[in-house]
Amino acid sequence: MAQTYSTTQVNPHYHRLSIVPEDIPAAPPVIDFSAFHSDNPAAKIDLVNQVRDACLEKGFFQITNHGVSEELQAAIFEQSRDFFSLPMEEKEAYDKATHPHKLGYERLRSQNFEKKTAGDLKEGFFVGRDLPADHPYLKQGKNHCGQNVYPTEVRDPALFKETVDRYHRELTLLAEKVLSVIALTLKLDEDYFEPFCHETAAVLRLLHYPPQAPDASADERGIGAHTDFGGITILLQDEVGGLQVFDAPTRSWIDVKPTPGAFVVNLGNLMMRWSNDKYVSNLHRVINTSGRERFSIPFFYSGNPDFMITCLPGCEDAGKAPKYAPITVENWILGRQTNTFQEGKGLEELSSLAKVAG
Ligand SMILES: O=C(O)CCC(=O)C(=O)O
Ligand SMILES: [Fe+2]
Repeated sequence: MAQTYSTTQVNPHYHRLSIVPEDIPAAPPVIDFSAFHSDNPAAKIDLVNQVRDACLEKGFFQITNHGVSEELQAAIFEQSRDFFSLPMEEKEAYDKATHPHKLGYERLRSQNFEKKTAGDLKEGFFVGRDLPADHPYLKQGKNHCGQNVYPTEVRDPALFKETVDRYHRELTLLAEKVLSVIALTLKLDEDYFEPFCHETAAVLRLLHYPPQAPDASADERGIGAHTDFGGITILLQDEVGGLQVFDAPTRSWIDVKPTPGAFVVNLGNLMMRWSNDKYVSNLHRVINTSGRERFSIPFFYSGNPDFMITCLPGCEDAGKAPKYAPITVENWILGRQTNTFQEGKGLEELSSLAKVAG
């Protein structure tokens, strides 16, 4: 696994054009996505340029005017609150550890990225695309591909199911649009990622972060520092705050401030590898010192599990072969999951992982 550049340097592919002084870390930009749907070519070029800069610099940006309604955003938060307010034993009856495709409830403190505490102070609920029992992905044991579990103890079980399934469908469409823009940032055709977007295995994760205790250790984390291992993540966060992204040049953490109606988009390790390390999959974490509970909903999109990831055209370094051998989405994610869940890594090691997609 070759490290290509030190974590204290900026991505060599990125040349900062803005007037922000080098030593003041910039927050991920908030980008108006409406140009995607407009027929104003100049506005679309501007959108593509902003997304390219964000992918090169931190691999994080927020989007507004993306076409997903605030009604749906509010509706899914309401269902999430409803589920997490159930008694613990009712939630634990849906434990994903006992589900054949790892869908359902993720226990409080069951993940532990930094391995300094009893575990990350959050609980979750995984929902995939609800597949029919005879879908080949079930037999093939594809990650997160199966029949969902839907809690029957929530106030309106039919509404819970309708809302999470609708949200999953709409976020799948949004992920495809974001990928169209990413294709344009790389000077590829807008529909370049279409084969990758066929028969996908995306999963959403309702997350609930209880407030951390006022006397909690300084190592308490809602979610410890990590990179996402898939293609792209599209995250909805409530107004509480606590999400932070790593700024490699200053080695500091920057708040990803809640922006009403916005989604946070970040690139995962798969996208970094696919782009030959041109685009960044960055470290991020959540610390909830607000004294309030926090809710968020990441949607992890990694395309078709059988799709072969080979260096994207134009991402090769001049005169050099691509850094990484071709690999299927499925094999890449299985390998990364093993890495991420088995080992506790210090920040040094984690931040080098953020820069190395191998
Ligand atoms: O809750 C958040 O804001 C971030 C969640 C996250 O990073 C993840 O689930 O991978
Ligand atoms: Fe993440």
